[in-house]
Amino acid sequence: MEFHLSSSTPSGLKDYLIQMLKRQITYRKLYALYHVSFNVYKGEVVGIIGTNGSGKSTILKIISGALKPTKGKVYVDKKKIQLLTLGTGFDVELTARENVYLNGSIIGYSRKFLDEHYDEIVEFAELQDFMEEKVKNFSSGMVSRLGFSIATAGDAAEILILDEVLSVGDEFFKKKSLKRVKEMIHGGSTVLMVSHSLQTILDNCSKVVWIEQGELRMIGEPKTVCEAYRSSKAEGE
Ligand SMILES: Nc1ncnc2c1ncn2[C@@H]1O[C@H](COP(=O)(O)OP(=O)(O)OP(=O)(O)O)[C@@H](O)[C@H]1O
Repeated sequence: MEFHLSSSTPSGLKDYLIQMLKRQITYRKLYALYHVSFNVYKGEVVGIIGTNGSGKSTILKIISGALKPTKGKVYVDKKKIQLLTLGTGFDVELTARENVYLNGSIIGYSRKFLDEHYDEIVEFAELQDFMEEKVKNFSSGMVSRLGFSIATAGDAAEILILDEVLSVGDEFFKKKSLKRVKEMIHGGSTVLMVSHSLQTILDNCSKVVWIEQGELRMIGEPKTVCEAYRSSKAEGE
């Protein structure tokens, strides 16, 4: 997966357009993923680990179809996928109620589904008294609680993709959300999850993929891969 990063720093959209028309914008290539290949079998719970910027979210986005790879192929039935990621698709100028519908429709829920699950979403997020407030007045914890609650409404799909959804809100909400995710994970879905918590990976996964700087470092049994990852970090690699 190749990204093109702009090397110039325009002061705004107008400046950007002027620089673009004058062909003053230069780009550098960034290989976010390079020659990464692995299989996920039905019923497996696969954890993806790696340091910040190693390419974990990019893999999940490619698999779920949110990003098209510049090279390579993903063989998956996209209709069966549910991608759970937090914080995308919120408009802070809208109320929490409006964001349930906005964010929900971006995730792929129908209006009917959201009408039917609205109360349950609000109740789980414990935001009953705040739904007519603009989201810009919410704390970050409140935003992620709402995001988590929307993302996990309804039944889990056959293929579940979780991007760091296990560290949401305060201690109490964390416990509650972990319980819900565990039910989803162990309810028979095939799961791909990214987490920085090795304990969460060890507790839940049957296989682990370690990505470092866009390349596949190791794949295999959780304990072996997590230990290798830990010791590489301890050695200050
Ligand atoms: N849309 C994009 N445009 C340009 N570069 C991107 C884009 N998305 C990701 N990148 C870059 O690709 C690399 C991998 O990013 P990615 O978000 O996949 O990492 P990650 O392993 O999920 O990181 P983290 O643990 O911090 O969440 C990073 O260098 C990032 O800056």
